[in-house]
Amino acid sequence: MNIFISGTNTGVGKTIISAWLAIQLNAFYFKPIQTGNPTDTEIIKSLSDVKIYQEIFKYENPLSPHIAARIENNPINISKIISFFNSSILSSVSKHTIIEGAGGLLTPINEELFMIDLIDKLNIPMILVTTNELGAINQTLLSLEALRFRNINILGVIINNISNNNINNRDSIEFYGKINILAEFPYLQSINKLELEKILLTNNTNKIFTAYYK
Ligand SMILES: Nc1ncnc2c1ncn2[C@@H]1O[C@H](COP(=O)(O)OP(=O)(O)OP(=O)(O)O)[C@@H](O)[C@H]1O
Ligand SMILES: C[C@H](N)[C@H](N)CCCCCC(=O)O
Ligand SMILES: [Mg+2]
Repeated sequence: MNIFISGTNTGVGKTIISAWLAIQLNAFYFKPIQTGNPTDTEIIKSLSDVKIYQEIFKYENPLSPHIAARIENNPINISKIISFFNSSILSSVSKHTIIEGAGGLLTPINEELFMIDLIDKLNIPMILVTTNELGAINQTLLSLEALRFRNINILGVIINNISNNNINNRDSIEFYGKINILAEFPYLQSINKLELEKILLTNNTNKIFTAYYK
């Protein structure tokens, strides 16, 4: 099963959640578009032994992909990602691949396309990562609207307690978003392979994969 991990914003924990899912599912990891250093791929390598596909577009500038591509004179051609996906990932024997986006859904890729269009063209289901921060209810509901407008298959939302605060957005996101909360991921004092291995997949997350194999 190939799953796209996107988020309500940059810095919400897409990479940490991707590392966790890849470890628990023994999945491959793929970050097609990377800006800035350290790269998410390097972070995944430091947190796990999962197999990794090389980025297709990688930029030094820690900026929006459309700007980093312009500055570094390497425009993003989405068909390069799609053909790599179809030739390598779709035909791979691996059970699962976790594909992480850059930034949020309407983060621009070039003058025509956004990150959400990459999900649409890859035609794979996605998981939306949000947080337990003030403001995340609005960001999550807006992201869900954008995804539903394009009929993208949303497997559910993972709420990442990135700030270790006592705000809990679960009930509001579930009620107003009419969406499956797959997991509430805890704040981690230290982030390493052992800590990620200890956090087992929730029933709601497991259900996705058992349903897939029916
Ligand atoms: N559950 C958590 N507990 C503690 N720290 C966290 C947690 N989730 C994420 N972080 C920290 O928050 C920061 C952002 O996380 P991460 O890099 O996963 O975000 P991202 O959405 O992948 O960002 P980008 O858009 O750059 O890919 C990192 O420093 C990460 O270690
Ligand atoms: C540099 C950062 N860590 C991410 N790789 C890219 C975030 C781009 C966000 C663009 C935007 O939507 O404002
Ligand atoms: Mg990331």
